[in-house]
Amino acid sequence: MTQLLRLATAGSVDDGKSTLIGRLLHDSKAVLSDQLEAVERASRGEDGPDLALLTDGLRAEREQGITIDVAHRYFATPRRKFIIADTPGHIQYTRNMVTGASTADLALVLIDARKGVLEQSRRHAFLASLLGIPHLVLCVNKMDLVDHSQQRFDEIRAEFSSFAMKLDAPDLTFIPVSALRGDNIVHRSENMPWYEGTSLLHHLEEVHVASDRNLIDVRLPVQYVIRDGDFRGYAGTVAGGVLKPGDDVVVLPSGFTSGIEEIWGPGGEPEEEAFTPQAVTVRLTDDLDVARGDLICRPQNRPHTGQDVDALVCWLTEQSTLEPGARYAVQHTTRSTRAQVRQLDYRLDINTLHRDTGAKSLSLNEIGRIRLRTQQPLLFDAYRRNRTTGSFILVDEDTNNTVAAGMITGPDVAESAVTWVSTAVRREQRRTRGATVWFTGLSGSGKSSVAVELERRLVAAGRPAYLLDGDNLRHGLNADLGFSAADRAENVRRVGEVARLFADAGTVSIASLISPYRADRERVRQVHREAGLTFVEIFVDTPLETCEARDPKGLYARARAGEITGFTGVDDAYEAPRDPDLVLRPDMGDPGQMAAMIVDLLD
Ligand SMILES: Nc1ncnc2c1ncn2[C@@H]1O[C@H](COP(=O)(O)OS(=O)(=O)O)[C@@H](OP(=O)(O)O)[C@H]1O
Ligand SMILES: Nc1ncnc2c1ncn2[C@@H]1O[C@H](COP(=O)(O)OP(=O)(O)O)[C@@H](O)[C@H]1O
Repeated sequence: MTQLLRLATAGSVDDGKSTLIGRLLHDSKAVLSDQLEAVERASRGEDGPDLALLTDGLRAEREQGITIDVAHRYFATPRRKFIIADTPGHIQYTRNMVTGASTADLALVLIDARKGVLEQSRRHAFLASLLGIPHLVLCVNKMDLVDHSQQRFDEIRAEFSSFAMKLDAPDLTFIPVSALRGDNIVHRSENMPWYEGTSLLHHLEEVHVASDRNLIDVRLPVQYVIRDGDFRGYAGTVAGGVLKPGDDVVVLPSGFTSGIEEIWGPGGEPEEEAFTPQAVTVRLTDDLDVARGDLICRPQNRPHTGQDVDALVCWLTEQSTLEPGARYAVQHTTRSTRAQVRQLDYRLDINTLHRDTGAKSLSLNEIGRIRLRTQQPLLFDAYRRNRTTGSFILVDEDTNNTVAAGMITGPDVAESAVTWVSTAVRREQRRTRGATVWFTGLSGSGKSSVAVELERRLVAAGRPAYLLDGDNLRHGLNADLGFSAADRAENVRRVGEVARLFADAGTVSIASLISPYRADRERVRQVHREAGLTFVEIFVDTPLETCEARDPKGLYARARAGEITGFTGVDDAYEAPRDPDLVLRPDMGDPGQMAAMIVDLLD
């Protein structure tokens, strides 16, 4: 099945955005269609529901009286279909990006290689992160005008990366390009042999977006109730999770439980399962009173229900400003109600990320955090968790114009008595899965060499990884420890705890310690098991003779000479693992090959 990638582009005319898009379309010989209907026809049965969702979304916006200055273009390569939301770089960028890019999988930001990182580049990246767009590609354009200089590219990358650290930065990729000349757009450029990455198109075709979808929390906001004789079906677009016939469900807000009897796809065909963002109709096993605006979910996994929400809003109109006390109609999923802005907590300066807590109002393009009280309870998730059930729009009831787009940060804690614990980030909400890879073996066995290679490879593949090297940690965290049995046990315990935290945070922690005692290592494994985290023990089984012959630090010689006592393998024990996940022996290859085996193991 060809997957659809929605991408949003941002940049000003001068950055060469139109040239870039033109080049992408032209060089890829992509099938281009300006008419949505044509694409819909072409993709029926594949990504039909996706496109239906998109058109629905646009229609809703139009009905709300928003004129979106966003051009949508559709193209396809044999590997993927693409929808580009081209948001212009002029003054209404914020509004356009918020309305045009909120469903994007990937945002493309252009930087002119001569000008470097401008305020605008930062603004766009910030908006992309605010909108929860999971992938960000920085195209450093006009490389031909800076002599294809690697140094210039590296400078820009370093500057941007340090800014991006302040963001909830999505997956960042930098590509040096010349849109005008076609360098690195569709084909790898021969003018920049130093660049080891892929071309822009190749990246767009390959970037992994399926796992960005929330397949955990089942959310089906009911859009229509279909009645036909005895038949009663509930139609809507799946906003999260996977639904299957036979699943227990609960309908909110009534709280009645039932089961899924049948699921139909958009063309009336029965479905074995449905997931976001498919448009489906479901029939329940019981005859319940379900209405538009209700939500179907699993009994054990419900959204927040409440009238008080905290949200970041972007103000979208010149006609008025947002002020505390004002009342609006709020549209949230398939539900409409009224709401009052109770408080403006701060206005966010999107250039500096400074929060102005003294702000009294928000005007066009401004973003701020508000507290909202709704007349009817909303059934919502935080936007970070679910971009559908976590967003809403505010409509001015006099003009019927959309005045704000909102992203829910969570329930208003002060008002709703819901504690933070319940909204705290759970592991499955993080973009990456962590794990711990634990190397054990004699000094000089090759632990660090393989660990360094492993870290390099994982990071290059876009997987967060961090090397916890015994030697290095003994300079800081464990500077107070020596090599007695008790100190080694404490050394291993501390590093084990740190590794667990990194793994919990979504990083692959790579621990490289002699860790000579079995019981100490087992405790670390246990700590991971209790936390539900993957723990992989790698035994670097290099014979003592080989380690001693290598003796990179001259420590074996000193131990033999009696200058060091209690040296592992000489006069202190090394207890080999009984059941390691992988054993590495010197004849199995160089550190790079060994690291590759571990990558396979992790996959
Ligand atoms: N007595 C004694 N025994 C073993 N190793 C010694 C000793 N004294 C110093 N060193 C150096 O310390 C490094 C081992 O540190 P670790 O933190 O990995 O050791 S342990 O797991 O706590 O035993 C080890 O580094 P590697 O060669 O990288 O393993 C040695 O360089
Ligand atoms: N797979 C391997 N094949 C051959 N030599 C290796 C291999 N792995 C490591 N070495 C060499 O062994 C020495 C010690 O490796 P190092 O990674 O520092 O070990 P440790 O971390 O276990 O103390 C280094 O000089 C390194 O070049």
